[in-house]
Amino acid sequence: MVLVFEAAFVQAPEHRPKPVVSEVGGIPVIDLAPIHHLDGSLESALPPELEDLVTQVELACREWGFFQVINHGVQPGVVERAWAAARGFFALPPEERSRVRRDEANPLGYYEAENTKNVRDWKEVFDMVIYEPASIPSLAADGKDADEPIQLRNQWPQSPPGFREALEEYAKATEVLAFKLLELIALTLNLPAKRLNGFFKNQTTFMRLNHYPPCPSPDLALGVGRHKDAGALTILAQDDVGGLDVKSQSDGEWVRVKPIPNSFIINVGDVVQVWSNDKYESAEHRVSVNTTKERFSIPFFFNPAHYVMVKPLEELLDENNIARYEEFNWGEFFMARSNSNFKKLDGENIQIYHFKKSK
Ligand SMILES: O=C(O)CCC(=O)C(=O)O
Ligand SMILES: [Fe+2]
Repeated sequence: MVLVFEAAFVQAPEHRPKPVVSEVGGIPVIDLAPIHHLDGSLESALPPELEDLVTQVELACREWGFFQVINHGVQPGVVERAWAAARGFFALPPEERSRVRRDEANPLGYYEAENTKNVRDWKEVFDMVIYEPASIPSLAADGKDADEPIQLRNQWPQSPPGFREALEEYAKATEVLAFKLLELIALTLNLPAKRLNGFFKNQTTFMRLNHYPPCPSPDLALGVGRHKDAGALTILAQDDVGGLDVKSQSDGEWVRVKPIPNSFIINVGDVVQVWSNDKYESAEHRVSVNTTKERFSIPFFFNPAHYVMVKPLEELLDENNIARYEEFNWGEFFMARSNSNFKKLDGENIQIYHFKKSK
């Protein structure tokens, strides 16, 4: 057993999960079929079914920051092969997984000791970038000054067979969906469909395999502690066990996201929150675990290039909607977040509200 329960996993009393979390009236389910009538390009005059889709996405982003999608165009076989790769990898003997373990120099590969907000998560992960090498700023020892970017490469295990191929195939198919969702989001902001695409040239997108083993104390620990995703969009596949809880923006209650076969869960991250100048909020979420069933999930974190300066989009601003954030560099923000997950820090880790302008 790789994870052994100890004090480091125990959440503060106010953050521990309650035994039952509501699934009713949960996040919206959106049928993406209209997108595929359009040869991949979403341009000015929208057919009515697409108008309707844009309205649904806008509402979901405003009310939840989260939604599920069906008819998303990623073939079931591609997703199946990714699940098989994930199951096969986490079934390897611990010594084999450790051969591709992440360290200070390379944040990619296997890791079983991640913290979220300085409390350990009950999970193991495997991280990979979808474009290699990924160029990311390096942090100086004090965690502040970025100098020349470093070039990150994936660490591939020797087994299970076909692991790399399955994940690369999944990444490719999911990236197509990511761009479609990005174009939809642009349309919901009354912008040209491709307005945001340029930020994703030299993207720092990465994909993660999450494995949550059964946990002896699911009342005290979490698979992932409460957090917001830092990037633009997340596309998440979850298996049929369930455990993802989203904080409702209307009443602050935690709501469990019901597993739906052949669907993905989409959420807007901090970058979209800033671009939209708070029209959309990056919702807090967490993962609850249980005593009997292991759970797997695969998030795809769609992230801009490291050099992108993130700030509210000019076209959305006027005297009634003034910029609420100072601009910040995506790569530095991302690395600061990622480092705080790798190692327990003394202080609070960086969040977008640190860039909020004072009123
Ligand atoms: O496993 C899940 O359902 C969500 C994981 C998550 O929120 C994350 O890895 O950022
Ligand atoms: Fe997340």
